[in-house]
Amino acid sequence: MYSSKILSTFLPKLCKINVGTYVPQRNVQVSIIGAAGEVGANVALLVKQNLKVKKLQLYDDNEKVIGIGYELNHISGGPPVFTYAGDSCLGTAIQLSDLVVMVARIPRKPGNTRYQMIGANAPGVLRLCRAMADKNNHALFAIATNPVNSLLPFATALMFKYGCYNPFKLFGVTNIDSARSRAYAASVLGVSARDLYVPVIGGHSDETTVPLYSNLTPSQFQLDACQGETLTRLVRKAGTEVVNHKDGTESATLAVAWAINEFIEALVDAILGNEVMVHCYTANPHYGTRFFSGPTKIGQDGIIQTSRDLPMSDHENYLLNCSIPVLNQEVIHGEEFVQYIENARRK
Ligand SMILES: NC(=O)c1ccc[n+]([C@@H]2O[C@H](COP(=O)([O-])OP(=O)(O)OC[C@H]3O[C@@H](n4cnc5c(N)ncnc54)[C@H](O)[C@@H]3O)[C@@H](O)[C@H]2O)c1
Ligand SMILES: O=C(O)C[C@H](O)C(=O)O
Repeated sequence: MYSSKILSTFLPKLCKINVGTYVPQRNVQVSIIGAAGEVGANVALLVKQNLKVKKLQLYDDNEKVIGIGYELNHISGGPPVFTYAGDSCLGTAIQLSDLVVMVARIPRKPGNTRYQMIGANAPGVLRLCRAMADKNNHALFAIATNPVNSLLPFATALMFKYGCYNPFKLFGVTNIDSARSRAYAASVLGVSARDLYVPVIGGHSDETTVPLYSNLTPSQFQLDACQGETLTRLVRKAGTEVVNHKDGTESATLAVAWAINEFIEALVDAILGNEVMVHCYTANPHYGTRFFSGPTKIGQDGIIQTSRDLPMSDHENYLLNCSIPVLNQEVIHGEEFVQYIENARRK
């Protein structure tokens, strides 16, 4: 292994390569479950371009995933892609991974809330939790499948039951709310969203997502209270608006894939030994509910610190207070769904 100093001294003379970011690293392996779907395939395309990932494993029940992997391997560079289709391959698709991301199952249709999707989507999460318990209980495990607010508690209860629950390594993927909050603020302020930071807390649904526009940074960018309230309404409704605009064909897939990839990039950096901050929904008792989303500090072994004591305006505090009972109900629904599924299977 060459040090970056040696490489940067010699390599530029030999060929035009920027080696400034060369980091000797362990082999990070990422698995995406549901990779033949609209979200999964787009996430896979982005992760294929992540030079820090050394192996990308794609799983889907649908054999279309084989073709997706075959095509992705035509992209120069990035991790080699391995594909797995069908139930019997699920264990192999995850067993040596450092990070497993669940984006499978059914997107909602116009008129549905995310909450209503639990019956359709919980069985897939259950199958993956069982596989994680059997084959890989050391990986960071992220669930993007909706309803995130209930499926993370559902997965927690299952992993606890299987004797392998690690609260530091289980995440709900909510980074799209952060991406949308930044994008809306940027369009009002006429700046790039990449230059803005807005903490977003609560859960992932029209009633529980609470962007804290009063904390917008850098501080030279300010929104007045009215702008903050308007953008908050837009952020909360954004997923539903995409579902409606796409006329029942699919829910958000592109910006969502971008946001999920931003989350994956952060977790890969964490796996490589860095401390990162990223928005996600995790076990967090600091706001009166067992699970809560917010900016979260993550390191190699998972969560270092969840969000707490974030300053907020009176209106944001009001929205948060309204969201807590809803979130608590969705958490309980997810936890109780374990029993419901088991009873249904026994019949
Ligand atoms: N958290 C978020 O920010 C966010 C954003 C958008 C979508 N989603 C969720 O992602 C999920 C997928 O959405 P989509 O638009 O990609 O749907 P899609 O219908 O395009 O794809 C779903 C894929 O899942 C596969 N699948 C179904 N059950 C499976 C299982 N048990 N194991 C593996 N694969 C399975 C299907 O074969 C299909 O390829 C939905 O639950 C949706 O609500 C989450
Ligand atoms: O809205 C959905 O159903 C998908 C996703 O949760 C989103 O916010 O776009």
